[in-house]
Amino acid sequence: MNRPISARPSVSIKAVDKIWTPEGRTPVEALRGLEFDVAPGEFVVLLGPSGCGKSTLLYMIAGLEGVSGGSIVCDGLPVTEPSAERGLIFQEASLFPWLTIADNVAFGLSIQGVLPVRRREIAIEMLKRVGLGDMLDKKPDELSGGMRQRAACARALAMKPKVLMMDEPFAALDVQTRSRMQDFLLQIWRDSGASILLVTHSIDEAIALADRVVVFTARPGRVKTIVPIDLPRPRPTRDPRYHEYRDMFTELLAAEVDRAFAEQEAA
Ligand SMILES: Nc1ncnc2c1ncn2[C@@H]1O[C@H](COP(=O)(O)OP(=O)(O)OP(=O)(O)O)[C@@H](O)[C@H]1O
Repeated sequence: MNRPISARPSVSIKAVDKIWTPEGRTPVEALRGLEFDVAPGEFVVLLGPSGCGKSTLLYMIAGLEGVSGGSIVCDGLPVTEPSAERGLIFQEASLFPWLTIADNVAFGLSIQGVLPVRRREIAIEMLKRVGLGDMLDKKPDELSGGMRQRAACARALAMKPKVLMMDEPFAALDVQTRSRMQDFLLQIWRDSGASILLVTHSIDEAIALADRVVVFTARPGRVKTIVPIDLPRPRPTRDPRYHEYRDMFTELLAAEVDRAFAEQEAA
């Protein structure tokens, strides 16, 4: 069910351009005039052909990269630097291999100045929430890929982010684990009340998770269309409307992938 849209967006992307200018190489126009809002507590999925600037957008919302034009406003404030209120999770869980899972989760809290005893308490609470309560003192390489990704979620959630960004978080997982992780993510999304922006290449994942799907054009990425998913959760995969969404996204993406290939060939 879609949530009510409140007055102030959680994330507001206003006419955002991004040109990468790598030293000694031709500049790359990654995004052009990108514009959309994310409501508080909304689950937005970003779908688009490879290289259209989806990851670039997440880095900029996270404050790890600046915009070349336009602005990104989170909770009324322009993004100028990273903040604990905006968490970013990558495809491979970026945990410190030498720390236990509990210490990995507690690490970010130490930067926030939380006292050691409280850090441990929060880490235990978060790891229990993601079903890793009996793995506290394991090192990352003792965990499966899905468990590591859940630990990365616990670490991000411990910071109580208002916005959680996920860059193809389940792409490296097998189909069954991926489906479980999607259920798990919907559960922590509901519990945390955070807004989520998730990048995926999977149309089924987009339909399974999103309140709205933002479809990007081929590079330079612009908003091609925004599609609200008007189906109950869990999404009824046998419902004819599910298949209508599927066909629509397949067509939208195919058109952009064709365009990207045609431009590459012409270049
Ligand atoms: N650090 C960087 N320096 C220079 N160019 C970059 C950098 N990061 C990304 N780019 C370029 O910007 C464009 C957009 O890349 P980005 O990774 O954001 O796309 P994407 O939509 O996430 O792609 P994919 O779906 O394949 O992960 C690409 O042409 C890429 O080569």
